[in-house]
Amino acid sequence: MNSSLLLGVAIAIAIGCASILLPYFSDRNQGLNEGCSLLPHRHFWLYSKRVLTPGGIMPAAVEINGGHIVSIVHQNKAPKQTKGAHVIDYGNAVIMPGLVDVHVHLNEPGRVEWEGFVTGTKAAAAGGFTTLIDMPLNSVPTTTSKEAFDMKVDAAKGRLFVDVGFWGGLVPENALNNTAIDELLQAGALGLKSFMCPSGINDFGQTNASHIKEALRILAKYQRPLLVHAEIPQPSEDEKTEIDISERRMYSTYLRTRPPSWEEEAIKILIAVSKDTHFDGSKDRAHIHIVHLSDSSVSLDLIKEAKESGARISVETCPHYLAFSAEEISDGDTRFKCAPPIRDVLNRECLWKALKDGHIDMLSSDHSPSSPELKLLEAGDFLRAWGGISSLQFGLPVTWSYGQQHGLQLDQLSELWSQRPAKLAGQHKKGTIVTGNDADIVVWDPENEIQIGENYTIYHKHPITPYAGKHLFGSVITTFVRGNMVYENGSHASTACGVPILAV
Ligand SMILES: NC(=O)N[C@H]1NC(=O)NC1=O
Ligand SMILES: [Zn+2]
Ligand SMILES: [Zn+2]
Repeated sequence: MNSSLLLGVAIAIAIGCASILLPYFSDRNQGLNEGCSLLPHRHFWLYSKRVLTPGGIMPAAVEINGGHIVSIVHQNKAPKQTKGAHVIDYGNAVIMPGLVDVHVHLNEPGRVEWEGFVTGTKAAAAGGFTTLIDMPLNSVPTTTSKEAFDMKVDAAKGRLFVDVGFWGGLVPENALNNTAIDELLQAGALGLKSFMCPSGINDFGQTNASHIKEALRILAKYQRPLLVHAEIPQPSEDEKTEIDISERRMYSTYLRTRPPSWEEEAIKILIAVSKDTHFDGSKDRAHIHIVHLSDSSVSLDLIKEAKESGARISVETCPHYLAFSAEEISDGDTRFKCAPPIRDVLNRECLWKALKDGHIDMLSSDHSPSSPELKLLEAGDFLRAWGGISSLQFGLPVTWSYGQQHGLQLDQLSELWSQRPAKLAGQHKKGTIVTGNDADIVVWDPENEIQIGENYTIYHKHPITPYAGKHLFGSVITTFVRGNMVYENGSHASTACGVPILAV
């Protein structure tokens, strides 16, 4: 045989071998960026006895291909491993839609010493969150213009372990400038966020009813929501007197300075302005979303009444208002300082009731950490410490553990953490396990006991949190974002392949 014939035969054999072996490797890595996933497959099945679908919890196999859910098969046994499709049998663990947190402060660019895209999204992945929506403050600059928005999106690229969308900021400087608001929304902001009280950040001023009303008309045009920190300071005796440090250390002092009337007043105004917010004769009104409701008394009654009379209003509350009560907060323990404040135990129980009865639409973390020094832990000064609770990673075990004591079912929990928040953020391919959706999934063990910071690593930038040492139920085993296994049992994927989510 001459050498060219030999070469021909060798090539033919090589092609033959490749075509035999190709089906075996065809689900490996194709279309996946190296490092994005701890699992080297693009086509695979997840099986468990407890898969949470819109039809209920059932034994099922979820088929994932190219980042999407391509089929859900109700069956009592795991599918057989084949050459073409890898199978992971999770036994009795729960397979649920990944959680969507519409209220996080990742603080990048500008305040990465408080948190950041890498640390925040790694914590999210470890906590079963597959999508976060970042607040327009406390980054520098605040996200109140198209330029600042573009800077934030640029800063996020290549640094996200889960998908992240962004709210734009509504402040007095842009509220009456329709062009500026249009530009911010066209740049991809999923909606806007505003404060009706001082925000604690100098370049993020508070808005009044006129600012909000004007912005709502533009938001109605885009059909995107306005999220509002609903507290308006009310006159009080405290303003007139100097409060000394021994009193500033008392939690009761802080609670007195921020009574429920602050929430009530803001909510009354929001309900009033929500009435006439159609854009140029269109039939759709603007949507107002009240963030982090704490007061479960008059404020909640106002929201219920407004909803009953057809107002387009939704409301969230946060794990810290459901897990803690004022009675248990020690003087000086500023880890618990947040705004609005954590109120008494009766208030907490009414929040649980409202949540179960469907009057509160969703949960969010309001993860708002700062650098440790700003919490003034040594002085324990409640009036001067940074207000914000660090909690992103713990949302699932906290709300599940306390939720169980209040009769909350798994499907309700998932609606509150995934389905409804995804809808608020306009993410129709996320939040439920249905064919065609993004394969954003958390696999977790609701019965496993954990202790925050002990047998449970905290991935936030700083470990300071009022949950430190808490015994809870529920540990995340695996988190998938668009089919990428981004977290498994204490390990993260090596490359950050989450993407910025922009409104289109
Ligand atoms: N600026 C900021 O993050 N503030 C948040 N912290 C808090 O406790 N409530 C808030 O609105
Ligand atoms: Zn707020
Ligand atoms: Zn917040």
